[in-house]
Amino acid sequence: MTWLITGGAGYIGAHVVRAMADAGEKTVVLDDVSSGIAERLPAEVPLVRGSISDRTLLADTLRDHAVTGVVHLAAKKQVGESVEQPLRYYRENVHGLTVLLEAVVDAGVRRFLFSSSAAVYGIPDQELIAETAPCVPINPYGETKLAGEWLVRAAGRAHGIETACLRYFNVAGTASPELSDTGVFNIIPMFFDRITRGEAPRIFGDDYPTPDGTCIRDYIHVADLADAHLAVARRLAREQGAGDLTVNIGRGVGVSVRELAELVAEVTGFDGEPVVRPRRPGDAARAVAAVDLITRELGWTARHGVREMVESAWQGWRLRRPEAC
Ligand SMILES: O=c1ccn([C@@H]2O[C@H](COP(=O)(O)OP(=O)(O)O[C@H]3O[C@H](CO)[C@@H](O)[C@H](O)[C@H]3O)[C@@H](O)[C@H]2O)c(=O)[nH]1
Repeated sequence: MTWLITGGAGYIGAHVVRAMADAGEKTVVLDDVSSGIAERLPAEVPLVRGSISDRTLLADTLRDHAVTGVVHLAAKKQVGESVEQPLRYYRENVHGLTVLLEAVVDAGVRRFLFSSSAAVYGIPDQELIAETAPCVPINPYGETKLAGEWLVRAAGRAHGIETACLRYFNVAGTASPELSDTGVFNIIPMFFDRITRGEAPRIFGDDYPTPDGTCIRDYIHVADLADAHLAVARRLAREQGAGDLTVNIGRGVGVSVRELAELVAEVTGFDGEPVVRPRRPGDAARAVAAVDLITRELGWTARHGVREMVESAWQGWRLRRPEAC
């Protein structure tokens, strides 16, 4: 197999590239480096710079590198931005995927792994969200991920492609400091950002129907997530005619915002108290994965806990902003 990893220079993508390359899989990366960083890639992995919407580049890349499988991660991923710029999200995440799938079909590629999101569930009403839960996304980002799943499965059925859709829960941490997330869009980097600027981290709402009143999420270490990609890619490579595999990628363990704030304070040495702010619109009280399916299908389970996520993320943060820490 030779795997094309789109978005492979991004935070999650680079971890997937590293895990697959370390395991001996042949990989090539397609990334427009708009938010990705070329230096995240191992020297032996070729980087093709460009967009998934560039038909000619796609056809050339699939042919020149004799690609036999695709791991598709290139996408826009900020919920708030997707509300402000829905057309851009549909263009990049849905139209871009259509172009990529057409190129995949034309090139005769028969393995396709799609990076989806727990955002497809919207506001879940299950204690542990099974893959069979209703998909009712509440923002354009989640809509584009759900539409993406439909596209991938339909193309798979029609063209005999083995497909998998991985629904990531809350991804955090880093396998090594230089691969860390450079964005400040999720809770852990947002807490670090406040603390290193000498401000108290903010808790968005403490009146939710949860034990401590703050939102509960299922945090998954990016290194575990990358291992899950490797396991799924290998499974796709072995299969013929098995159809689609759609699975949650999480730990099945809920952690509250307040618990996370305490852990972040401990790791960073912050000795103040977080401040409570009003609820953020669109936040579910609880979103925790049921993980029986991936465990049963692949024997995969997460190995890293939330402390390792915070500690590794803090190392990455300090590497990038030594002056602030
Ligand atoms: O400074 C902060 C930042 C966040 N939160 C809370 O922390 C929780 C997690 O927030 P965040 O890290 O922004 O993640 P989610 O809103 O859960 O969304 C993430 O996880 C989803 C999958 O579960 C993905 O679809 C999204 O792309 C990804 O941003 C939420 O309850 C937030 O209200 C705070 O209280 N204070």
